[in-house]
Amino acid sequence: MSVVVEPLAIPDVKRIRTRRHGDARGFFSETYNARDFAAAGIDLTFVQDNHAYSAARHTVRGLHFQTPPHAQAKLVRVLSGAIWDVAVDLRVGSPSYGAHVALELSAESGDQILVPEGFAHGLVTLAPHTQVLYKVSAFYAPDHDRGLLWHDPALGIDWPVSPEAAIVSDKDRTQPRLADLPRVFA
Ligand SMILES: Cc1cn([C@H]2C[C@H](O)[C@@H](COP(=O)(O)OP(=O)(O)O[C@H]3O[C@H](C)C(=O)[C@H](O)[C@H]3O)O2)c(=O)[nH]c1=O
Repeated sequence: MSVVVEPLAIPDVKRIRTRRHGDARGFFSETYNARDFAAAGIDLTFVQDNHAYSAARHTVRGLHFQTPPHAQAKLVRVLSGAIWDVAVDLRVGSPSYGAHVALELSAESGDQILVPEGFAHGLVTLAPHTQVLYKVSAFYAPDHDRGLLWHDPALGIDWPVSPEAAIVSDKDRTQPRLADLPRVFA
C-alpha cells in the first residue's frame, strides 16, 4: 500500500503517509496519486498547488478558509523545515464545531494532512526557511477568503508561540473570533 490514511481526533481530518523509495542517492515518493488516494478513500479533485515560504521560525499563517461555493479541501505537506499544522471544524451541526486537531509536519517525516472543506486551516513554522506545498480543491477566490483569529482563547489551541512572539500578517492580527464568526458551512 503506497498510501496510509490515519483519521485524526476529528476523523474527517487525516494524516497521510506515502511510501518513500530510498536508495544511496536519497529517496523518491509519489506524494499524490489520484488512483491510490481514491483507493484509500480520498476521492478529491485538486485544481491548484500553493507554495508558501516562510523565512523565520514562529511565522503564523491562518486560520483561513474560503466560503461556499469556493470552499477548499487542502492536502498539505512540508518541503523544507517543519510546521505545527492546525485545522478547526467550522461545519454547522458538527459535534466537533469549534474543536481542532493539530499535528507536526516536517520535510523529514514527509507526513501530510488532509483538511476537508468546512475547516479553517493554519500553521506555525517550527524552523527557519520552511516551505509548505499544498493542493487545494477549489481555485483561490479572494472575495470568499475568510479568517478566524488564530489565538482566540475560545479555540483552546496550544500554539507553540505566543501572539507577542509570532510573525503574523496584518490581516491575521485582526481576524474575527469564533463567537463573532458567521456560520457559513451549513
Ligand atoms: C491563498 C492565496 C493567496 N494569494 C495571494 C494573496 C496575497 O497577495 C498573497 C498572500 O496571501 P495570504 O496572506 O492569504 O497568504 P497566507 O497567509 O499564506 O494564506 C494561506 O494561509 C493558510 C495556511 C491557508 O490554509 C490558506 O490556504 C491561505 O490563506 O498571495 C494568491 O494569489 N492565491 C492564493 O490561493
